[in-house]
Amino acid sequence: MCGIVGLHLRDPDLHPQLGALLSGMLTALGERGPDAAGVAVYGDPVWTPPGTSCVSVLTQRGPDELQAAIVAETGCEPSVLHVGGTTLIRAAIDPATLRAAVHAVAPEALLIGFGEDVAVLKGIGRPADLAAGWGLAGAQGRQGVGHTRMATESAVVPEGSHPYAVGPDQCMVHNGSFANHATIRRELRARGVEFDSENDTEVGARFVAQCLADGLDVETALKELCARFDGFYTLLVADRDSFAVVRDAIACKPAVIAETDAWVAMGSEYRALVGLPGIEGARIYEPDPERVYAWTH
Ligand SMILES: NC(=O)CC[C@H](N)C(=O)O
Repeated sequence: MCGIVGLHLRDPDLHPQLGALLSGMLTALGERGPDAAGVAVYGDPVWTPPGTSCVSVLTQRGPDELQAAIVAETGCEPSVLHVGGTTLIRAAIDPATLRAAVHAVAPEALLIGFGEDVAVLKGIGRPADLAAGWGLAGAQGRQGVGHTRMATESAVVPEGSHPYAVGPDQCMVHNGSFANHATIRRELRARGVEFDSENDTEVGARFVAQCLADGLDVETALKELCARFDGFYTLLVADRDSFAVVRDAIACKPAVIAETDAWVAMGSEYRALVGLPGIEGARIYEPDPERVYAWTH
């Protein structure tokens, strides 16, 4: 199983409702993924204030210790916020520099996302409990992606939770299992790519991040993924500007897309979408196999 949800808002009037809508979508698919859950929220003014970068981490360290260490490392004063079990470190420096500083001062911390615009929150446990702990229903923003996990390819540990957000402002969630992820992991390792987990989805996310870093657009990157990866997958991939869905050639993992003038939404099952405003007038369809569906702001 595993459940995927995503909501890309076209109508800015809906931005204040993003978290409430995403929370409803995520919890609707709670029993598809009772092991763990995670979200990537783009554009929340509290979690990712404009003019700052944000690094999302799982760490035992307290905010004062992190704050002091990052000031010493960068000379720049960060603001550190605990959101459920995730720590968000925000500072007015570029995302790569902030990410490197966090890694330098807390090398044991698990970095689960970074960018100018995205907060990534993840944990293990029941999705509804995790969403409540994050206060997800109060979040705002332009788009959000969520995942409820039933583990297939790696243990139920925090680093096995989705989304995998391994490139700037990027994230990937996955329902299915990649059959040849060990082979592609070896190829990426030979190119110097490092991994945080044994999870198959992380390999897909790092593959796409490499393609984007090489200059491909998200559509071409996902076509490359379809050409290289064997197995079963429905994937939802987002970055600052885009929101994209793709399924494998057999398309046995469920997926439903709904679109109105106000939003584009995707869920593993229709019941994740049923509470969205205007769903009764939406264009609703199942994505075709190996066709990349992408939307931009
Ligand atoms: N049930 C699933 O779709 C699992 C997704 C992925 N293979 C994981 O283990 O995290």
